[in-house]
Amino acid sequence: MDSGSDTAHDSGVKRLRVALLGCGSVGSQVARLLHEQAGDLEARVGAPVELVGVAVRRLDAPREVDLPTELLTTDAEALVRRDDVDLVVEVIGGIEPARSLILAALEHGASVVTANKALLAEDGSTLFAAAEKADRDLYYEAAVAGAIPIIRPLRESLAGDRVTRVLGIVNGTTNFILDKMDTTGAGFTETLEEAQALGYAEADPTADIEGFDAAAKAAILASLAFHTRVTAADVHREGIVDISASDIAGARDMGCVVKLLAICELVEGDHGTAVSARVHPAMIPRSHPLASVREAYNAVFVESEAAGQLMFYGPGAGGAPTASAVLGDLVTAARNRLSRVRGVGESAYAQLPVLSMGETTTRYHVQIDVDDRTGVLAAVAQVFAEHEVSIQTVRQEGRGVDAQLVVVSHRASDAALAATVEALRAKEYVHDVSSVMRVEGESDQ
Ligand SMILES: NC(=O)c1ccc[n+]([C@@H]2O[C@H](COP(=O)([O-])OP(=O)(O)OC[C@H]3O[C@@H](n4cnc5c(N)ncnc54)[C@H](O)[C@@H]3O)[C@@H](O)[C@H]2O)c1
Ligand SMILES: N[C@@H](CCO)C(=O)O
Ligand code: NA
Repeated sequence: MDSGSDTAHDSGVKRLRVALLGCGSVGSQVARLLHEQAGDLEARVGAPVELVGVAVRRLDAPREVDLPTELLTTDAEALVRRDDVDLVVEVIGGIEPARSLILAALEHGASVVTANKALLAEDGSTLFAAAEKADRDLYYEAAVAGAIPIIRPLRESLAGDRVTRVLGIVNGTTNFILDKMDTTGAGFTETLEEAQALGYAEADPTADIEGFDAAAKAAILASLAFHTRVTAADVHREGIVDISASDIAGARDMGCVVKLLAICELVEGDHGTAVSARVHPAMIPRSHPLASVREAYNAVFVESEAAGQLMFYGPGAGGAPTASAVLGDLVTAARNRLSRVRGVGESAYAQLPVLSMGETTTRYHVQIDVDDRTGVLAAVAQVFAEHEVSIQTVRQEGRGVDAQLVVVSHRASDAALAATVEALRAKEYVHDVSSVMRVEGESDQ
């Protein structure tokens, strides 16, 4: 291994040396692209970009890419501390050892590119502070919505605008499941099994179907969009495990589709500006641009004061698409090293409070099974009124001895709606509140 003096640590920079941490789905594609596109990368960066080491867990593990054995090491700690490493790509995932490795890389003068949404959403501030102190870049386009450029547009292209809302379909696995449930009428469990058989959902799909993956991405998007600090713990999270075929059918009757949305909003209230960040299933009208996002695709819909509505769409996962985003960051970080500059760091100056879910307002679609007798509709309406939840529409379907009421509310707080549902459940004329779903993406909010 050549460890000559012509690295970016020295004055006469001639090449950029990359250490890759992790060689799984994403890492193997990063290694492949670095090799296959070496000529173009050199032309675009202005110097060769060379892979000088790859940290793996097992030297003899089967890999999607052929790598010279002398590049492989199981000692990631030693690799990030090497003096001849200018850029470190972290695609191991998880909190530790990824965090310690990124911090060590920055301390030793490397710029870092990571795809690690879980780490950024849990402890991004520690990483950004370390990057600031080391005067190095920390880039993470791959962490949200894979190949789709969304981090850079929020951080740079929209830096002069005021973003007010970000609505994202940022988890491919859950979008695939909900889309299949919508098109086939099947239930959640059988659709999850199909997603697993096709390789979309992991053997342990918890992070996807319980909304943890989307919540980490929501934290990152809200922080960037509103120039504040939002962590995964600040994000209200509900997954899709309780979504039934009847919820999907109810949405269809309303001209809507159910999506797992990451919703980040700037909220103007009596006490000033705050942020709402949440992940939950919601109905959106079939006419909304996000409704047309099918299968495992992702999309992020951004609303800002001057630009209006923007939509970013594409593959949100997969080794090669995610590696594309990593390489884009790598090229920028490499150019910055050559020019001896640093890109934009964390922008969290606004320091906005994050609203609790109870304080968040939206519209609701509520299905209530009731006795089919005189006065019940009026009594149900009264319960909504007592909790200051205003009804926009109500539809009744007789079903023999009982009836189903479908109520759509105007915007109300989550706390008021929860209290309404609790009160309804206690009424002797209510058999069941069979579905409660939030409604998003309509102009009458
Ligand atoms: N796969 C995707 O579609 C996708 C999309 C966006 C972001 N990401 C993110 O990219 C990162 C990597 O994801 P992946 O899908 O490639 O995961 P993966 O499990 O396929 O790869 C991770 C690799 O890291 C290796 N590893 C674990 N600990 C290590 C250590 N201490 N030293 C060296 N290697 C170690 C594992 O053996 C594995 O090969 C994660 O942060 C993930 O959230 C993945
Ligand atoms: N499991 C994630 C991968 C991308 O982060 C998804 O399904 O979208
Ligand atoms: Na992205």
